Amino acid sequence: MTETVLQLRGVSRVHGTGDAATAALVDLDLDIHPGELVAVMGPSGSGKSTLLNLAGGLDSPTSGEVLVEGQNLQALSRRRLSALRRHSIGYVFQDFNLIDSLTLGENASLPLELDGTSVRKSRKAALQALEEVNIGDLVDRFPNQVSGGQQQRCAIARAFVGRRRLILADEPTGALDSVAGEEVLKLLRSRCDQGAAGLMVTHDARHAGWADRIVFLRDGSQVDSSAPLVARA
Ligand SMILES: Nc1ncnc2c1ncn2[C@@H]1O[C@H](COP(=O)(O)OP(=O)(O)OP(=O)(O)O)[C@@H](O)[C@H]1O
Repeated sequence: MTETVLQLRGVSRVHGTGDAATAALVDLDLDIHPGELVAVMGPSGSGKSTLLNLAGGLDSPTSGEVLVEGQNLQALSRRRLSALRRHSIGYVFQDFNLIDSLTLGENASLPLELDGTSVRKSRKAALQALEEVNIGDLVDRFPNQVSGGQQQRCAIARAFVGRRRLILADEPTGALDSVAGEEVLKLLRSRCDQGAAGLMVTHDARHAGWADRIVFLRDGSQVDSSAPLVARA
């Protein structure tokens, strides 16, 4: 059987203590397999960002377990957790988070260079990733020299570079017009079709239509799960 890329088992997260304690996530179970793109929807404060942060090892559960490629994140040392995050997990944010003083090629190669891969090999992999998102010709441009849609494609190339199997996306189309947004969703879909697992927060039901499943959260609990309601474009 193919390994589950992301598993949450009975995961709860309480932020704060005493009177200020907020249950952001309550006893959540979730499995994402290779090839699957899962959308997370829910009202503001329902726990979507908390879920992404836990899945990416940026935050720890108060109880329960988070496993990425079979490894329990809570059981890893800080150093091994950082290494697993760099090797296995790619992040895409609403506001791109590119470094303005680096070219698109340098931005996309950064995760590999930080991980000790030679500059030459990292740049080659970055160019491949930029080509995968159809902006290979912009490798030497700086972020302020390209459009918002092209910046987000570079951020996606940075998330894909190397062999990351878990792609986490927080409103990846939020800052884009609908055409550029659709392109971003196509790229995420295509990476998952090639065997990655994706978890994407979105407020837009049409965008969730690109997912295999939608998880609906309310007050930190999963209230429903469904196949997409809207056909893909
Ligand atoms: N660091 C924190 N300290 C205290 N409370 C927090 C913290 N982070 C989140 N919360 C609370 O946890 C709950 C879930 O927040 P979360 O950001 O995960 O929701 P969300 O669904 O992503 O919301 P939004 O759509 O507004 O981004 C909210 O009640 C929020 O106020």
